Amino acid sequence: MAKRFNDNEWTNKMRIKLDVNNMFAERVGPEHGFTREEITALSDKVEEAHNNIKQAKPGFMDLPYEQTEIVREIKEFAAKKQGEFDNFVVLGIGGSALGNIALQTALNDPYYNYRNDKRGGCCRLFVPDNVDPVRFKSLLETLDLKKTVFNVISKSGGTAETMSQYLIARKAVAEVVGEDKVEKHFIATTSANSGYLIEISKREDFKTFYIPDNVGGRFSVLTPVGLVSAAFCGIDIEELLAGAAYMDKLCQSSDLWQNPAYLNGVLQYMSYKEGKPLSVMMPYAHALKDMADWYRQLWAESLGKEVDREGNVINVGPTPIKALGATDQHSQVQLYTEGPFDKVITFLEVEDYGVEIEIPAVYQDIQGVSYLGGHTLNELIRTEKNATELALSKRGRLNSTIILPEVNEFTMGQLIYMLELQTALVGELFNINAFNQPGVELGKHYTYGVLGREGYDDKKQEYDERPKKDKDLII
Ligand SMILES: O=P(O)(O)OC[C@H]1O[C@](O)(CO)[C@@H](O)[C@@H]1O
Repeated sequence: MAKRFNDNEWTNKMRIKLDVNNMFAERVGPEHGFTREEITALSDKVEEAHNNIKQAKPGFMDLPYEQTEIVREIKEFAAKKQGEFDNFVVLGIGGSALGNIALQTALNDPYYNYRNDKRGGCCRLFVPDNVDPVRFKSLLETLDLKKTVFNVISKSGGTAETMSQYLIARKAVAEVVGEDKVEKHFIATTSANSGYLIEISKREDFKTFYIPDNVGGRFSVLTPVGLVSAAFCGIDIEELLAGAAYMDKLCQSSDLWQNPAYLNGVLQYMSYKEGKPLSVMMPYAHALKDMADWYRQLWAESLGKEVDREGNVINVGPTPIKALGATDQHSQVQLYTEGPFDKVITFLEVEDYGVEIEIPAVYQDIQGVSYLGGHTLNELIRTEKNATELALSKRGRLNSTIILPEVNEFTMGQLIYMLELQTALVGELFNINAFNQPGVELGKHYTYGVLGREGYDDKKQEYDERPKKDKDLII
């Protein structure tokens, strides 16, 4: 059967779009918005950034094209396991978890039965993404471990949270299925060349998938990190990658006016430079709620940096904030509309939700309620988004919208790729390394020191000698 992404008409219909009208001075006022000329003035910088990106070619840019073999392997593996398992658990954290969750919420949420019926995946997905003891214990006690497969995901192969989850899960599984069958219940997804997880997976004879060395955790959702769980849950991983490839095609130009990832990136960069360090992502679709969470890591770890490429201390980085429409209209929008002019908002909008619900027309004599009758929830959420956008713009608040024709694998692939490329571009504009995360290390090292990992004794000492808590300051 021909894949939908091979159908040009469908593909064009499913193109995601970027609306930047409300970033312009004429909409939000000259003190806050930008003119075309001001934006165009960054063209040379963007051209240079574009050339740098092309030259460095970060690993995520190859993913839409270079995974034919791996996709085949994942699909075959998932098909072979069909019927064997009911539950698929991802053991991982950060970039090894958030993409799985985002895809799941978007494409496979248990709420969306009407949609899942059409997908044929065998498993429900669970991603604890933490080491909270209550949640993890509940998970292991709730699931039928005989019908559960775990994907242990760690690029570095040694993250304390992930390895602890694995050690606990392995013990629990062994107790239920017996030592000799443990191997069937675990998959490892890690770097082929380094870390302890690869060593363990060889020793245990686990099925193993690899994360390319040049793809960092937060850019890895379109590697086996996200693809294996997706395939087990019935998500069409080829269409995800086709969506990413399509967006790559849309982002070939170095002209920022022709390239959605660059245009959005430039506007985010300019907003930051103009005193708006807070960057809110606000989807108006529950399905995209966890995309904002995934994006938060992508944006924060990539762009929050102490030094530029020359080693100058610049302490740069926009702070990403997640919100959800319409829910957060009743929690955050007061602040966004009247608080400090320190934010730029990216809305995610969905044109076709796939279902429509009419609001019943009752209580005709109570006008304050009866006006809703005959409208749909779809109209309501769309109107709320437009109204919030208008209210923000009227108050001089910068905002743009990424429009998804519908939430499906193809549009999700586009969105993921666009945001990744946008991140790479903004990293270039800040002249920083967007692909490392040195700032996360110190806290980890104290933990290692305290828990007795070899080589971190000095960190234990530093931890033990930390300033004592002043009791007067605990009230
Ligand atoms: O996949 P790993 O190596 O276990 O890392 C998990 C996460 O930890 C970090 O290294 C630091 O938080 C993230 O960049 C990464 O996504």
